[in-house]
Amino acid sequence: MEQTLFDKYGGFATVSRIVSAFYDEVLDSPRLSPFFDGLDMRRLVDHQTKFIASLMGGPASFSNEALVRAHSGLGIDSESFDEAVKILKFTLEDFDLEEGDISRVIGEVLSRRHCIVTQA
Ligand code: HEM
Repeated sequence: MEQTLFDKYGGFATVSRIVSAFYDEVLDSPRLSPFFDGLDMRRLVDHQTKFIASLMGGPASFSNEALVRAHSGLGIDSESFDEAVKILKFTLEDFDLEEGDISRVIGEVLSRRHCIVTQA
């Protein structure tokens, strides 16, 4: 059986480090950080870790419905989404994922744009 990206890059230990680094950058972004004011970031990192792990073929599941539920009412526009995706891509590069593997993960995220963006 083909090895999943999740196993290839070290499982939850790596994914949770990736997600922490991702949020550090998100909170440094003037465009994105206001959305996260007053949120319990530990819970968010936990959920986001499950989400990224599931995209990488790991033993976690995260439905599109849950993504829609989390983002509905936030009024996220395309620029904010694109900025978050860019930050995620840089973060994956920092963690030395191979280029083809980064493209796969980013492709999975891009295919869920409609779950997250609710404003033109
Ligand atoms: C790269 C695209 C994105 C992905 C993959 C993503 C993924 C997620 C996930 C998995 C959660 C946790 C859901 C849950 O708690 O059940 C979440 C929550 C959240 N996301 Fe995103 N997100 C993205 C883009 C954005 C953007 C662009 C913003 C704002 C500018 C944003 C704002 C939030 C907020 C505020 C929450 C917390 C909602 C709450 O707990 O009330 N997300 N996101």
